[in-house]
Amino acid sequence: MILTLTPNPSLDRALQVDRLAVGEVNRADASWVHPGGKGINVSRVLMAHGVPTLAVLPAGGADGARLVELLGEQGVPALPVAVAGDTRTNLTLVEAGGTTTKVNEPGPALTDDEVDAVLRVVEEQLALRPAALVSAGSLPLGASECFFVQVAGLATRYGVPFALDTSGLPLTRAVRSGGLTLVKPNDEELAELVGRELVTVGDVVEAAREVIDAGTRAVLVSLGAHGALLVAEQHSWWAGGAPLVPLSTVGAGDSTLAGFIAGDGSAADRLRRAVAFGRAAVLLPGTAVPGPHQIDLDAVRVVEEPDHRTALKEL
Ligand SMILES: Nc1ncnc2c1ncn2[C@@H]1O[C@H](COP(=O)(O)OP(=O)(O)OP(=O)(O)O)[C@@H](O)[C@H]1O
Ligand SMILES: O=P(O)(O)OC[C@@]1(O)O[C@H](CO)[C@@H](O)[C@@H]1O
Repeated sequence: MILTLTPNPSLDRALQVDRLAVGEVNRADASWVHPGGKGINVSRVLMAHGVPTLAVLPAGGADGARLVELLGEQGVPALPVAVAGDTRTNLTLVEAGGTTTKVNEPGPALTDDEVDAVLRVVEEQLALRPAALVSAGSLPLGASECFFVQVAGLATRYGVPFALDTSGLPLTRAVRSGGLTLVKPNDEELAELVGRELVTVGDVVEAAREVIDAGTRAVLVSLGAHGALLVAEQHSWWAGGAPLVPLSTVGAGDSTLAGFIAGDGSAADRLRRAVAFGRAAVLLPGTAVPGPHQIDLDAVRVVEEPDHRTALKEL
Protein backbone atom coordinates (compact mmCIF):
# COMPACT_ATOMS: atom_id res chain seq x y z
CA MET A 1 0.00 0.00 0.00
CA ILE A 2 1.19 3.51 -0.79
CA LEU A 3 0.38 6.11 1.83
CA THR A 4 -0.06 9.69 0.65
CA LEU A 5 -0.14 12.85 2.73
CA THR A 6 -1.66 16.07 1.40
CA PRO A 7 -1.20 18.76 4.07
CA ASN A 8 -3.21 21.38 2.13
CA PRO A 9 -5.87 19.64 -0.02
CA SER A 10 -8.41 21.42 -2.23
CA LEU A 11 -11.61 21.10 -4.13
CA ASP A 12 -10.44 21.73 -7.68
CA ARG A 13 -12.96 23.62 -9.81
CA ALA A 14 -12.09 23.95 -13.52
CA LEU A 15 -13.85 26.20 -16.03
CA GLN A 16 -13.34 26.01 -19.77
CA VAL A 17 -13.50 29.30 -21.70
CA ASP A 18 -12.78 29.88 -25.35
CA ARG A 19 -10.37 32.75 -24.67
CA LEU A 20 -9.85 34.32 -21.25
CA ALA A 21 -10.50 38.06 -21.33
CA VAL A 22 -8.94 39.56 -18.19
CA GLY A 23 -11.10 42.32 -16.71
CA GLU A 24 -14.20 41.18 -18.69
CA VAL A 25 -17.15 38.89 -18.00
CA ASN A 26 -16.19 35.46 -19.32
CA ARG A 27 -18.73 32.68 -19.93
CA ALA A 28 -17.65 29.09 -19.38
CA ASP A 29 -18.49 26.36 -21.91
CA ALA A 30 -17.95 23.54 -19.41
CA SER A 31 -16.97 23.02 -15.78
CA TRP A 32 -15.61 20.23 -13.60
CA VAL A 33 -15.10 19.65 -9.88
CA HIS A 34 -12.43 17.17 -8.77
CA PRO A 35 -10.93 16.24 -5.42
CA GLY A 36 -7.53 17.94 -5.47
CA GLY A 37 -4.22 18.51 -3.81
CA LYS A 38 -1.06 16.86 -5.03
CA GLY A 39 -0.91 13.82 -2.71
CA ILE A 40 -4.61 13.16 -3.22
CA ASN A 41 -4.08 13.20 -6.99
CA VAL A 42 -1.28 10.65 -6.59
CA SER A 43 -3.68 8.40 -4.64
CA ARG A 44 -6.39 8.88 -7.28
CA VAL A 45 -4.01 7.83 -10.07
CA LEU A 46 -2.70 4.84 -8.10
CA MET A 47 -6.26 3.71 -7.36
CA ALA A 48 -7.19 4.01 -11.05
CA HIS A 49 -4.33 1.59 -11.77
CA GLY A 50 -5.27 -0.91 -9.08
CA VAL A 51 -2.42 0.05 -6.72
CA PRO A 52 -3.62 0.04 -3.08
CA THR A 53 -3.31 3.45 -1.47
CA LEU A 54 -4.55 5.52 1.45
CA ALA A 55 -4.78 9.32 1.41
CA VAL A 56 -4.27 11.26 4.67
CA LEU A 57 -5.58 14.82 4.60
CA PRO A 58 -6.88 17.51 6.93
CA ALA A 59 -10.49 18.34 6.04
CA GLY A 60 -12.84 21.02 7.34
CA GLY A 61 -16.09 22.80 6.52
CA ALA A 62 -18.54 22.08 3.71
CA ASP A 63 -15.84 21.90 1.03
CA GLY A 64 -13.80 19.52 3.16
CA ALA A 65 -16.86 17.27 3.52
CA ARG A 66 -17.49 17.48 -0.24
CA LEU A 67 -13.85 16.58 -0.93
CA VAL A 68 -14.06 13.50 1.28
CA GLU A 69 -17.40 12.58 -0.34
CA LEU A 70 -15.87 12.86 -3.85
CA LEU A 71 -12.97 10.63 -2.82
CA GLY A 72 -15.51 8.10 -1.54
CA GLU A 73 -17.45 8.24 -4.82
CA GLN A 74 -14.20 7.57 -6.72
CA GLY A 75 -13.34 4.67 -4.41
CA VAL A 76 -10.16 6.33 -3.08
CA PRO A 77 -9.53 5.24 0.53
CA ALA A 78 -9.01 8.33 2.69
CA LEU A 79 -8.25 9.15 6.32
CA PRO A 80 -9.48 12.70 6.88
CA VAL A 81 -8.26 14.52 9.99
CA ALA A 82 -10.98 16.93 11.12
CA VAL A 83 -9.88 20.59 11.28
CA ALA A 84 -11.87 23.70 12.21
CA GLY A 85 -10.98 25.81 9.13
CA ASP A 86 -12.59 25.44 5.71
CA THR A 87 -10.78 23.33 3.12
CA ARG A 88 -9.86 25.56 0.16
CA THR A 89 -11.19 25.66 -3.39
CA ASN A 90 -8.65 26.10 -6.20
CA LEU A 91 -9.77 27.49 -9.53
CA THR A 92 -8.47 26.57 -12.99
CA LEU A 93 -9.37 28.46 -16.16
CA VAL A 94 -8.57 26.49 -19.31
CA GLU A 95 -8.63 28.19 -22.71
CA ALA A 96 -9.07 26.45 -26.07
CA GLY A 97 -5.50 25.55 -27.07
CA GLY A 98 -4.66 24.49 -23.54
CA THR A 99 -3.42 27.70 -21.86
CA THR A 100 -4.15 27.14 -18.19
CA THR A 101 -4.53 29.83 -15.53
CA LYS A 102 -4.71 28.66 -11.95
CA VAL A 103 -5.72 30.52 -8.80
CA ASN A 104 -5.00 28.63 -5.59
CA GLU A 105 -6.37 29.74 -2.23
CA PRO A 106 -3.95 29.69 0.72
CA GLY A 107 -6.21 27.26 2.57
CA PRO A 108 -7.19 27.21 6.24
CA ALA A 109 -4.71 27.92 9.02
CA LEU A 110 -4.16 24.80 11.11
CA THR A 111 -3.66 25.02 14.86
CA ASP A 112 -0.63 23.34 16.47
CA ASP A 113 -2.95 20.61 17.76
CA GLU A 114 -4.33 20.00 14.27
CA VAL A 115 -0.82 19.76 12.78
CA ASP A 116 0.12 17.30 15.54
CA ALA A 117 -3.05 15.29 14.84
CA VAL A 118 -2.09 14.99 11.15
CA LEU A 119 1.44 13.86 12.06
CA ARG A 120 0.03 11.38 14.58
CA VAL A 121 -2.22 9.78 11.95
CA VAL A 122 0.74 9.58 9.53
CA GLU A 123 2.88 7.94 12.22
CA GLU A 124 0.14 5.40 13.00
CA GLN A 125 0.00 4.46 9.33
CA LEU A 126 3.80 4.35 8.97
CA ALA A 127 3.88 1.90 11.88
CA LEU A 128 1.87 -0.47 9.63
CA ARG A 129 4.81 -0.35 7.15
CA PRO A 130 3.28 0.84 3.85
CA ALA A 131 5.44 0.26 0.76
CA ALA A 132 6.09 4.01 0.50
CA LEU A 133 4.95 7.42 1.69
CA VAL A 134 4.33 10.24 -0.79
CA SER A 135 3.81 13.75 0.53
CA ALA A 136 3.03 16.52 -1.88
CA GLY A 137 1.83 20.07 -2.29
CA SER A 138 2.02 23.28 -0.32
CA LEU A 139 1.84 23.59 3.45
CA PRO A 140 -1.20 25.08 5.16
CA LEU A 141 -0.76 28.21 7.25
CA GLY A 142 0.11 27.15 10.76
CA ALA A 143 2.42 24.31 9.71
CA SER A 144 6.12 24.96 10.26
CA GLU A 145 8.32 25.16 7.16
CA CYS A 146 10.11 22.14 8.71
CA PHE A 147 6.91 20.06 8.48
CA PHE A 148 8.35 17.78 5.77
CA VAL A 149 11.57 17.40 7.77
CA GLN A 150 9.41 15.96 10.56
CA VAL A 151 7.59 13.70 8.08
CA ALA A 152 10.92 12.49 6.66
CA GLY A 153 12.09 11.75 10.22
CA LEU A 154 8.99 9.62 10.82
CA ALA A 155 9.45 7.76 7.52
CA THR A 156 13.09 7.05 8.40
CA ARG A 157 12.11 5.84 11.88
CA TYR A 158 9.78 3.23 10.37
CA GLY A 159 12.04 2.40 7.40
CA VAL A 160 9.45 3.56 4.85
CA PRO A 161 10.72 5.08 1.55
CA PHE A 162 9.61 8.72 1.30
CA ALA A 163 8.91 10.66 -1.92
CA LEU A 164 8.38 14.42 -1.70
CA ASP A 165 6.88 16.88 -4.20
CA THR A 166 6.76 20.40 -2.84
CA SER A 167 8.40 23.74 -3.51
CA GLY A 168 9.96 26.86 -1.95
CA LEU A 169 11.26 26.93 1.61
CA PRO A 170 9.57 23.66 2.74
CA LEU A 171 11.42 21.88 -0.11
CA THR A 172 14.74 23.58 0.73
CA ARG A 173 14.42 22.63 4.40
CA ALA A 174 13.55 19.00 3.60
CA VAL A 175 16.34 18.59 1.04
CA ARG A 176 18.95 20.11 3.39
CA SER A 177 17.84 17.81 6.17
CA GLY A 178 18.04 14.65 4.00
CA GLY A 179 16.44 11.25 4.50
CA LEU A 180 14.42 11.45 1.27
CA THR A 181 14.11 8.60 -1.21
CA LEU A 182 12.84 10.68 -4.13
CA VAL A 183 12.22 14.35 -4.80
CA LYS A 184 10.08 15.45 -7.77
CA PRO A 185 10.54 19.11 -8.60
CA ASN A 186 9.81 20.61 -12.00
CA ASP A 187 12.74 22.48 -13.59
CA GLU A 188 11.63 25.85 -12.16
CA GLU A 189 11.33 24.45 -8.62
CA LEU A 190 14.78 22.85 -8.92
CA ALA A 191 16.24 26.13 -10.23
CA GLU A 192 14.77 27.99 -7.24
CA LEU A 193 16.16 25.34 -4.90
CA VAL A 194 19.75 25.66 -6.15
CA GLY A 195 19.46 29.39 -6.80
CA ARG A 196 20.51 29.47 -10.46
CA GLU A 197 19.03 29.18 -13.93
CA LEU A 198 18.94 25.70 -15.49
CA VAL A 199 19.34 25.79 -19.26
CA THR A 200 20.89 22.48 -20.28
CA VAL A 201 20.59 18.82 -19.32
CA GLY A 202 23.99 19.19 -17.61
CA ASP A 203 22.67 22.09 -15.50
CA VAL A 204 19.76 19.92 -14.28
CA VAL A 205 21.97 16.90 -13.60
CA GLU A 206 24.43 19.05 -11.63
CA ALA A 207 21.61 20.64 -9.61
CA ALA A 208 20.02 17.24 -8.93
CA ARG A 209 23.38 15.85 -7.77
CA GLU A 210 23.57 18.69 -5.20
CA VAL A 211 20.22 17.46 -3.90
CA ILE A 212 21.50 13.88 -3.85
CA ASP A 213 24.69 14.89 -2.02
CA ALA A 214 22.53 16.45 0.72
CA GLY A 215 20.83 13.10 1.41
CA THR A 216 18.28 12.21 -1.30
CA ARG A 217 18.50 8.95 -3.28
CA ALA A 218 17.13 10.16 -6.65
CA VAL A 219 15.60 13.24 -8.26
CA LEU A 220 12.82 13.10 -10.85
CA VAL A 221 12.68 16.46 -12.65
CA SER A 222 9.60 17.05 -14.80
CA LEU A 223 10.11 19.37 -17.76
CA GLY A 224 6.56 20.00 -19.02
CA ALA A 225 6.34 19.39 -22.78
CA HIS A 226 10.02 18.37 -22.76
CA GLY A 227 9.48 15.18 -20.74
CA ALA A 228 11.43 14.37 -17.58
CA LEU A 229 14.94 13.64 -16.32
CA LEU A 230 15.71 11.05 -13.67
CA VAL A 231 18.99 11.62 -11.86
CA ALA A 232 20.58 9.10 -9.50
CA GLU A 233 24.02 9.18 -7.87
CA GLN A 234 25.84 7.61 -10.83
CA HIS A 235 23.43 7.69 -13.77
CA SER A 236 20.84 9.85 -15.47
CA TRP A 237 18.03 9.18 -17.95
CA TRP A 238 15.74 11.36 -20.03
CA ALA A 239 12.31 10.34 -21.34
CA GLY A 240 9.85 12.19 -23.51
CA GLY A 241 7.76 12.10 -26.62
CA ALA A 242 6.14 14.32 -29.22
CA PRO A 243 4.63 17.50 -27.71
CA LEU A 244 0.89 17.34 -27.03
CA VAL A 245 -1.76 20.05 -27.04
CA PRO A 246 -2.93 19.87 -23.42
CA LEU A 247 -6.56 20.01 -22.36
CA SER A 248 -5.40 20.72 -18.79
CA THR A 249 -1.90 20.45 -17.36
CA VAL A 250 -3.22 20.50 -13.77
CA GLY A 251 -2.06 17.37 -11.97
CA ALA A 252 0.27 16.22 -14.77
CA GLY A 253 3.18 16.26 -12.33
CA ASP A 254 1.18 14.22 -9.82
CA SER A 255 0.35 11.62 -12.47
CA THR A 256 4.07 11.55 -13.36
CA LEU A 257 5.01 10.83 -9.75
CA ALA A 258 2.26 8.20 -9.43
CA GLY A 259 3.49 6.51 -12.63
CA PHE A 260 7.01 6.36 -11.24
CA ILE A 261 5.83 4.85 -7.97
CA ALA A 262 3.11 2.59 -9.40
CA GLY A 263 5.28 -0.47 -9.99
CA ASP A 264 8.79 -1.89 -10.17
CA GLY A 265 11.17 -2.32 -13.04
CA SER A 266 14.43 -0.71 -14.03
CA ALA A 267 14.95 3.01 -13.57
CA ALA A 268 14.40 3.45 -17.32
CA ASP A 269 11.10 1.50 -17.23
CA ARG A 270 9.84 3.51 -14.28
CA LEU A 271 10.77 6.78 -15.95
CA ARG A 272 9.02 5.71 -19.16
CA ARG A 273 5.89 4.91 -17.16
CA ALA A 274 6.12 8.23 -15.27
CA VAL A 275 6.29 10.25 -18.50
CA ALA A 276 3.51 8.20 -20.13
CA PHE A 277 1.27 8.90 -17.10
CA GLY A 278 2.06 12.65 -17.26
CA ARG A 279 1.32 12.75 -20.99
CA ALA A 280 -1.99 10.96 -20.46
CA ALA A 281 -2.97 13.45 -17.75
CA VAL A 282 -2.57 16.54 -19.96
CA LEU A 283 -5.10 15.12 -22.41
CA LEU A 284 -7.81 15.06 -19.73
CA PRO A 285 -9.91 18.01 -18.46
CA GLY A 286 -9.55 19.65 -15.04
CA THR A 287 -7.78 17.42 -12.55
CA ALA A 288 -9.13 14.20 -14.10
CA VAL A 289 -6.65 11.33 -13.73
CA PRO A 290 -5.70 8.79 -16.41
CA GLY A 291 -6.69 5.13 -16.26
CA PRO A 292 -4.73 2.17 -17.68
CA HIS A 293 -6.28 2.33 -21.17
CA GLN A 294 -5.09 5.95 -21.58
CA ILE A 295 -1.40 5.16 -21.02
CA ASP A 296 0.73 4.94 -24.18
CA LEU A 297 4.17 3.60 -23.19
CA ASP A 298 5.21 3.22 -26.84
CA ALA A 299 4.94 6.98 -27.41
CA VAL A 300 7.75 7.56 -24.89
CA ARG A 301 11.44 7.35 -25.78
CA VAL A 302 14.05 6.83 -23.05
CA VAL A 303 17.68 7.92 -23.43
CA GLU A 304 20.28 6.70 -20.95
CA GLU A 305 22.99 9.25 -20.11
CA PRO A 306 21.55 12.09 -22.25
CA ASP A 307 24.05 14.57 -23.68
CA HIS A 308 24.72 17.21 -21.02
CA ARG A 309 25.11 19.93 -23.64
CA THR A 310 21.53 19.61 -24.92
CA ALA A 311 19.31 22.59 -24.07
CA LEU A 312 16.16 21.62 -22.13
CA LYS A 313 14.09 23.41 -24.79
CA GLU A 314 15.52 21.09 -27.44
CA LEU A 315 14.57 17.86 -25.68
N1 LIG B 1 2.54 20.02 -23.46
C1 LIG B 1 2.91 18.79 -23.07
N2 LIG B 1 3.16 17.82 -23.99
C2 LIG B 1 3.53 16.58 -23.61
N3 LIG B 1 3.70 16.20 -22.34
C3 LIG B 1 3.46 17.10 -21.38
C4 LIG B 1 3.07 18.43 -21.67
N4 LIG B 1 2.94 19.11 -20.49
C5 LIG B 1 3.23 18.22 -19.51
N5 LIG B 1 3.55 17.01 -20.03
C6 LIG B 1 3.87 15.78 -19.30
O1 LIG B 1 3.50 15.94 -17.93
C7 LIG B 1 4.66 15.82 -17.09
C8 LIG B 1 4.55 16.76 -15.91
O2 LIG B 1 4.45 18.10 -16.38
P1 LIG B 1 5.07 19.34 -15.58
O3 LIG B 1 6.55 19.29 -15.64
O4 LIG B 1 4.40 20.55 -16.14
O5 LIG B 1 4.61 19.01 -14.09
P2 LIG B 1 4.43 19.94 -12.82
O6 LIG B 1 5.00 21.31 -13.08
O7 LIG B 1 4.89 19.20 -11.65
O8 LIG B 1 2.83 20.05 -12.83
P3 LIG B 1 1.75 20.18 -11.65
O9 LIG B 1 2.46 20.78 -10.45
O10 LIG B 1 0.68 21.10 -12.20
O11 LIG B 1 1.22 18.83 -11.39
C9 LIG B 1 5.86 16.07 -18.01
O12 LIG B 1 7.01 15.43 -17.51
C10 LIG B 1 5.38 15.49 -19.32
O13 LIG B 1 5.54 14.09 -19.34
O1 LIG C 1 -1.20 24.91 -3.83
P1 LIG C 1 -0.44 23.63 -4.00
O2 LIG C 1 -0.62 22.71 -2.84
O3 LIG C 1 0.99 23.84 -4.38
O4 LIG C 1 -1.05 22.89 -5.27
C1 LIG C 1 -2.39 22.49 -5.25
C2 LIG C 1 -2.80 22.05 -6.65
O5 LIG C 1 -2.64 23.11 -7.58
O6 LIG C 1 -1.96 20.97 -7.05
C3 LIG C 1 -2.71 20.01 -7.76
C4 LIG C 1 -2.11 19.81 -9.12
O7 LIG C 1 -0.79 19.36 -9.04
C5 LIG C 1 -4.14 20.49 -7.78
O8 LIG C 1 -5.03 19.42 -7.58
C6 LIG C 1 -4.22 21.51 -6.68
O9 LIG C 1 -5.21 22.50 -6.92
